Amino acid sequence: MKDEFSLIRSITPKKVYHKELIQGIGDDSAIYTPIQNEHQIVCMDTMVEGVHFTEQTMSPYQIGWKALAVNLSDIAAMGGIPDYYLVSIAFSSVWYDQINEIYQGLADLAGRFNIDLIGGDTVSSDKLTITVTAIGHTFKRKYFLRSQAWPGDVILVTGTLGDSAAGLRILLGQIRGKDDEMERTLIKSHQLPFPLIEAGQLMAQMPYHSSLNDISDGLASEAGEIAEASGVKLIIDYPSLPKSDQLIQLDPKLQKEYSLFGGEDYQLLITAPESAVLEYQQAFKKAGIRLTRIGYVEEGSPSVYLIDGQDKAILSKKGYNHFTD
Ligand SMILES: Nc1ncnc2c1ncn2[C@@H]1O[C@H](COP(=O)(O)OP(=O)(O)OP(=O)(O)O)[C@@H](O)[C@H]1O
Ligand SMILES: Cc1ncc(C[n+]2csc(CCOP(=O)(O)O)c2C)c(N)n1
Ligand SMILES: [Mg+2]
Ligand SMILES: [Mg+2]
Ligand SMILES: [Mg+2]
Repeated sequence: MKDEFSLIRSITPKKVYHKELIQGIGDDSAIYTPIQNEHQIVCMDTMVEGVHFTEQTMSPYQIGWKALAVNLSDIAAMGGIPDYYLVSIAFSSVWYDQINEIYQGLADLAGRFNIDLIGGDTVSSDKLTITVTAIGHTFKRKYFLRSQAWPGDVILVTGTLGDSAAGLRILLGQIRGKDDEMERTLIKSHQLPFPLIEAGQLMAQMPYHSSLNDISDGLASEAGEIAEASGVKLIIDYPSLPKSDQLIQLDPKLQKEYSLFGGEDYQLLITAPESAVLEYQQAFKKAGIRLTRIGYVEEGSPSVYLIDGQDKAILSKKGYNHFTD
């Protein structure tokens, strides 16, 4: 029988990672003892059926995984370590039997970082909507803000750009890859992004200022956020953007569209002083995380410029926007 309370029992984790957790799921609120001398980090992101996924683009397991991944990516973008998460889920009864798979996706990613599901909410609704709140911490003053980019800094980015957008277009039947293997790789980056907690942690262990943003709405948009928050001009060199072996097999126009404006890459956009670059590069290389230099920061009114060969032009803050897309 479909029932709210038995569903909550079925999704309650059997394992607890944090000894500081006094009560997780099962009371009016969760309660835990925060660790002293640390900053707490809290963020929340929502995924909605028809907007962030459809039955065609994501399985229930992947919906769960990605709903947590995008939040852990925001913790990574502060240089933080995730500890706990809460899940609010709204769905109609057609989804009832798939909710456990969604929670399996959540639990599998949570298990990679030893984070506890400590609460949430369950309601009925027409469209499946899943909201995750993630809670984490950083050590004293070891965090990174969008507002910490300074003239003379270098711009770096992790991983490769544009793969998720390409994967989405393949899933929607709008483009085709050269072969199945290529399609599978791009599709996987769309469905199962892996949050770069480790990258943020590596940076937090070093003594340099940096600004950080995770790329949810596209490189152009996230670079614009850093420019605005820091009051600086960002210059990005298009030919140096890191692209996967799969993406470069697509039409160059699509490569450009996806890598600059596509979004959902959940890579980290970093600015750092020149003196930090070598150490960052060495640490990231050791961790197997690709890190590419893509530009620099200049004094000037908040803006982003794109250099592409002989051309240099303002890069509009185009990207994913819920009320214009
Ligand atoms: N409805 C809201 N009420 C209060 N604060 C909000 C609301 N929506 C967003 N914010 C806040 O606005 C800021 C920017 O949010 P935004 O969602 O753009 O960032 P993000 O989560 O990094 O990006 P994305 O959602 O694309 O992954 C954050 O501080 C966020 O907490
Ligand atoms: C079916 C389908 N159509 C379009 C998209 C593209 N999309 C949706 S939200 C978003 C930005 C990140 O979301 P948010 O800003 O809410 O964190 C992007 C690029 C998709 N994922 N699925
Ligand atoms: Mg958000
Ligand atoms: Mg973010
Ligand atoms: Mg967004």
